[in-house]
Amino acid sequence: MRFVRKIIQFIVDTPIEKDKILMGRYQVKAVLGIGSYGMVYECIDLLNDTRVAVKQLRPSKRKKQLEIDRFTEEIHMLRLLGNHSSIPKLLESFQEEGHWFYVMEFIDGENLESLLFDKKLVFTRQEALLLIRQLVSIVDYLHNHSIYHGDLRIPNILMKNDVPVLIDFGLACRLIDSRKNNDKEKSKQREILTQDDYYDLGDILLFLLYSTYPKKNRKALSWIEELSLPATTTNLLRRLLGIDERYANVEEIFHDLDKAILEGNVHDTHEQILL
Ligand SMILES: Nc1ncnc2c1ncn2[C@@H]1O[C@H](COP(=O)(O)OP(=O)(O)OP(=O)(O)O)[C@@H](O)[C@H]1O
Repeated sequence: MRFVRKIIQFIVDTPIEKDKILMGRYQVKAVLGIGSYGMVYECIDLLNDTRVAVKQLRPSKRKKQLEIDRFTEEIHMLRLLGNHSSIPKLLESFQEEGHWFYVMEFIDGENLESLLFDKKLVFTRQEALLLIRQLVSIVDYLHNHSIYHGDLRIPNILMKNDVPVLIDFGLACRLIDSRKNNDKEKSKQREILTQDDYYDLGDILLFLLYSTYPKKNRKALSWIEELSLPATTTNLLRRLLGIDERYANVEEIFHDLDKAILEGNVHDTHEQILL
């Protein structure tokens, strides 16, 4: 039964054909990605001849209220986040022939996952820490809007001219002030969501740091043994990942990050002299 459902879903979820025009203005040029609940297309906005990205709720989910709610909440969050250079700008949303879409700024960049694994891009420790610093600041912007990304992963970070852009707010969550929850419950929830995003930043940092690690002779060692990092970077990672006392706020992260960036500097120079 599940197999039959999958086949039907596969047929229903065929992407829109190339050159089709949506809303009389967005001409589909390519499929950028097909995720678990959305499909993203590169389109040309015929009104002003610019590239845009159009996300469609998977056709197989378009009648499920829960999925529609999630999709409209994603749109709402992008609208709230508005004008940040590291978040795609929401341009409009619409329904056509019973399908749900939103249009956003097209980010002409490549995601961190393909840069690391296909292009084999290497980040020095300091470059890795500086990139994480940029990401922490974006995440702080989200949290200040009571929005928690919930899915900070290397495929969801597009690099455009060395600047990271955060995409895919499909699993993001917004904490709304409601009378249903009391203050204690709300702050507990806030704490959990914040720590989840901090943990993911630690995980991304590990991916970046491993880019310089030689893959040969890899034994089953922990990242602490494999990477042999300066103490400040290890401390930062241990706290982001919740191995040691978790960070209470973003200022504490910035404090440790800046220390690690400086120590990285001294360490790298020392290594260069030794070479
Ligand atoms: N604004 C954008 N500009 C350019 N490319 C984009 C943009 N948004 C998304 N993409 C591309 O489309 C792909 C799919 O986007 P996204 O992750 O938002 O879709 P999704 O359907 O929610 O995926 P998943 O189900 O995996 O979360 C991305 O990996 C990225 O390559």
